[in-house]
Amino acid sequence: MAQKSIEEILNGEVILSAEDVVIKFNLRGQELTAIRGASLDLHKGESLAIVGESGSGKSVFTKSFMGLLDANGRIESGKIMYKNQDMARYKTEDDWIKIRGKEIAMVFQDPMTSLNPLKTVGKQVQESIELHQGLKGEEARRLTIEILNDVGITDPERRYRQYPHEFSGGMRQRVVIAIAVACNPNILICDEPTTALDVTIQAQILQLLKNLQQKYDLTIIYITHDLGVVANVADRIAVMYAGDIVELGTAEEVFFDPKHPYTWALLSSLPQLGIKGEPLYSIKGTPPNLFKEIVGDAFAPRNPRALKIDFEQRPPYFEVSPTHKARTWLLDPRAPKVEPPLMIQKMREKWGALNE
Ligand SMILES: Nc1ncnc2c1ncn2[C@@H]1O[C@H](COP(=O)(O)OP(=O)(O)OP(=O)(O)O)[C@@H](O)[C@H]1O
Repeated sequence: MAQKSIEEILNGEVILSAEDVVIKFNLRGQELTAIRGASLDLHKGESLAIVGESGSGKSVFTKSFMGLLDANGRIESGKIMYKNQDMARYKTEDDWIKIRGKEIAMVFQDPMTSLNPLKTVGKQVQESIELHQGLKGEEARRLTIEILNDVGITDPERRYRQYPHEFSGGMRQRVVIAIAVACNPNILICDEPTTALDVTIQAQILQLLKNLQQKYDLTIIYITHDLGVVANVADRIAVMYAGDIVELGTAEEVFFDPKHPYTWALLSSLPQLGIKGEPLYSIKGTPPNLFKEIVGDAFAPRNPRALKIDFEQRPPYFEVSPTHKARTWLLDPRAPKVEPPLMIQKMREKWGALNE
């Protein structure tokens, strides 16, 4: 299958659509709003990265696509449309059983928490095939070996009979990916899939996911706090801050023409782009208290370029291009012209030099 261009993907089918999703948690009698009206259209066949600092809501938002919110959490309002059904209205485990794994699967950061230490690796992949693809016995075993091979596990016949502790960290993550793929899902959510791995292995796992996406016709969501990790694999990037998507665009747009001051800050703190000998840029201040109502642009108190209105009214989305939008008053035609930091202006040169 020939690889589709980003234009073709964005003109194609929307496979999942989240609209104005609000998610709250009850914590010791108090209410915390983790997701504050986030919207996202996921296009079939794309790789979308959701980036943002710890606590910005990346995991909570995507877990709500699978009914995996903790028991003290709930979707307060909004829609999550998948195959003409609003999953935000699902109430019972029976509803979610039809979705989880089969339609939407997830790969977590630490493979050991997803694997059963007492069962052979082959058995765990095979169970997934038997449950979701209805195959049995020798047929299921054959497909297991094929999938183990597809995820880059050499000598799969022998490895089939081994236990998770006999695998390295990177190989275990391949097994977890094999289990997810064995369910034959449409959407694969990868939550920091490479954070626990060293840099070379990280790159291999990302390349593997890219290859599997083609072969298994997957739509992939990558969740990461590190923009640098997904630069080469994501078609689009959604930047999350304090429970909302503040900027969304193609990877090229977000890297080379970012508009939200939070995106500028995230990009400026990329270690790859630091200047030798100078301390790495770090975003000053702390994210807002989610127990309190947020007025205006949630990033304003940490934004040295904030305008008065940023403290008063939540910005709407301003369209930068048909594929690029950002929630910042800086894009309002009445706003004074504010240039991004010099580092951001020089991003293209710097990134080019790095990838030469
Ligand atoms: N069960 C829960 N009870 C209360 N608050 C929660 C619960 N789960 C998540 N939260 C809060 O929701 C917010 C968003 O958390 P989330 O895990 O989605 O962030 P994240 O961007 O994925 O961060 P990380 O990269 O650290 O996982 C955080 O403030 C978090 O403390």
